[in-house]
Amino acid sequence: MSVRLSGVGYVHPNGQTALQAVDLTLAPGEQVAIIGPSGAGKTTLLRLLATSLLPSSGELDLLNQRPARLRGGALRRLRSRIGLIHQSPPLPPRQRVVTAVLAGRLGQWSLLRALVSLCYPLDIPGARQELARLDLADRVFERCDQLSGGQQQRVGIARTLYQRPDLLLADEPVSAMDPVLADHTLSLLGEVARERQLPLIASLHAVDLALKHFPRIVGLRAGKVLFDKPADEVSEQDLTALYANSTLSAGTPRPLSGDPARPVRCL
Ligand SMILES: Nc1ncnc2c1ncn2[C@@H]1O[C@H](COP(=O)(O)OP(=O)(O)OP(=O)(O)O)[C@@H](O)[C@H]1O
Repeated sequence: MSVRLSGVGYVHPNGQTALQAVDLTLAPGEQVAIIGPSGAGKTTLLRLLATSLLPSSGELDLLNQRPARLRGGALRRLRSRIGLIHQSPPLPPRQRVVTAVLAGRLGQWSLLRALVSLCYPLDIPGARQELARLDLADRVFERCDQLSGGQQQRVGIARTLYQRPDLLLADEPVSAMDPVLADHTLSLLGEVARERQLPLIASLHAVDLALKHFPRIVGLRAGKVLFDKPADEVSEQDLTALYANSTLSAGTPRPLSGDPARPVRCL
């Protein structure tokens, strides 16, 4: 299995419980969307999968390794095989787009090669190829702070694809994009994951995009898995239960209209 969480819990240092007894298994090439209300634990789950956090309880196996047992170089090698697409990619403002994309492989290069690449981009064609897939081939030498939020998000995606990870994670990867670009970008991520047989796990607030682009949907609420099922079996009842909000006075709008028990289909 590429990813296996068994009874995983996480408590933040301030005592806030973010995840409780989460079980999740992904085979190579499997694509899963994580959906759920604000504060459900989606980002915390992705940070555990990216090994920037370690579980407070339970067991987490990634790419046949257990991060909690790794230290130093072994942990760095595992991290270099995991690609995380951030909602707001950490791009140094004055850095050129080409350098930002090539930084995707810094963890795999020798220190000397990494330092040289920061000053003199060593693989401009490689960076241009990933940017072209995201319709940004003409921005290779622009500064990151001269791009829009959606363009910066696509540079972050190009960087993660250039990294050539064995596990692809994405935290709200299209939140700053217009609907057409968001649709195109999620199609691209799905294609890349299929071509390279990568497991892909993405958190999304846009339920319609999740249902359209991902064959499997995990609904997370208050740190627990409420459902884990094929996209074409997710019903409006599932979504209403997932997003129910007792504190909003206007009541909870149903995310999509129609028969509550009927599976929700996206065209
Ligand atoms: N650094 C932190 N320190 C303490 N508590 C945190 C921290 N980050 C998140 N939390 C808490 O953990 C819980 C899960 O947060 P998380 O960010 O994982 O949710 P989310 O589903 O990604 O939310 P959103 O959709 O709003 O981004 C929340 O209760 C949140 O307040």
